[in-house]
Amino acid sequence: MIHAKGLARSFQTKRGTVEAVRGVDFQVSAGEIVGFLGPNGAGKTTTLRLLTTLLRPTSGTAEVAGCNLISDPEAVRCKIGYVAQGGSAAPDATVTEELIYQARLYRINKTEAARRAEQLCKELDLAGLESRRSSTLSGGQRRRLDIALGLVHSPPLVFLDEPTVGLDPQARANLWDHIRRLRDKSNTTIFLTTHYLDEADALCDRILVIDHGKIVAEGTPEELKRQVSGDVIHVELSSELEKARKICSALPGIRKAVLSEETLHLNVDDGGQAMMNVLRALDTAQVPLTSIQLSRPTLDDVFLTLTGRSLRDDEIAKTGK
Ligand SMILES: Nc1ncnc2c1ncn2[C@@H]1O[C@H](COP(=O)(O)OP(=O)(O)OP(=O)(O)O)[C@@H](O)[C@H]1O
Repeated sequence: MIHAKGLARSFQTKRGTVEAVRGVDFQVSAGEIVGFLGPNGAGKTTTLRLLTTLLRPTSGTAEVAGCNLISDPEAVRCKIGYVAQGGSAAPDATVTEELIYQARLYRINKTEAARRAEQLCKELDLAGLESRRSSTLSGGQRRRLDIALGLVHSPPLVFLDEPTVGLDPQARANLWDHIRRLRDKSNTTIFLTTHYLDEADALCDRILVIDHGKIVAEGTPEELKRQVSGDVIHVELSSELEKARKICSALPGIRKAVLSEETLHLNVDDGGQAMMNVLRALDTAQVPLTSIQLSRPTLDDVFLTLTGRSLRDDEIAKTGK
């Protein structure tokens, strides 16, 4: 459904050239839900804008839903749905009006547009809200309407840019159900960006990780977690963070020590043994610790190992939670 070949995009700025996307190659098969993850500024939105024809690549190309991005961008546009962050609200229009208007933009006739609006309201749990102004919808309802708007022309491929950002946990889980159903029912391919690792873990068949404009890893959530072999120790500290990092890095059996906020993440061979060594060493050096926890690697640990940054930090910076 997507074949990206050497896709690159740079921007000229006053401070020089910014290489936002540096030649990415990847494939997405029909019916897959693929998550596109990366720290802030990694190149996610730029890649999404390239694939949806909103930006022209500096070099490289892609086949998107069977159409060539460079030679036939119009055809690509007809075949895809794009749900941007924040949506495309016309606050005074009702839910049905917005859907019909969007369908008419795709030259769908009036009768069919009304039928499609009704069907999408049913499918996305918007039934009963058809005559509500979209400005009065809750966050979750608004995001479901945004997704419905991206689906009016029944595209085989849909791009979702951070679909659940700002939603409460219940509304997020509800939206995941809708996204899964969409794939299961009509085999729609879904390519989404997200800052939530639990979302990528629970929803995506496959994950692409981008950093500094390059794909640095890809695989199923389980495959990625297996890349961080061994155990992970999280040491929470209130002070002397760098001192603790240096001490732990020098201990036997510790493969990597990365600081993120007030937590020291340690990749270790043998969790039990390493835990004893860490406790002893920090105690001897009189570094106070708040808590220590041994666990199997999570996607956030994969992220830290690959990029040296926690996606959680970005999430906090973005949502303030
Ligand atoms: N129009 C532009 N002009 C100049 N630089 C740009 C432009 N658009 C993006 N960039 C730069 O390209 C890089 C990648 O940006 P992009 O928005 O694709 O990242 P992102 O992974 O989507 O980040 P975020 O998670 O913060 O949205 C960044 O360094 C950004 O500043």
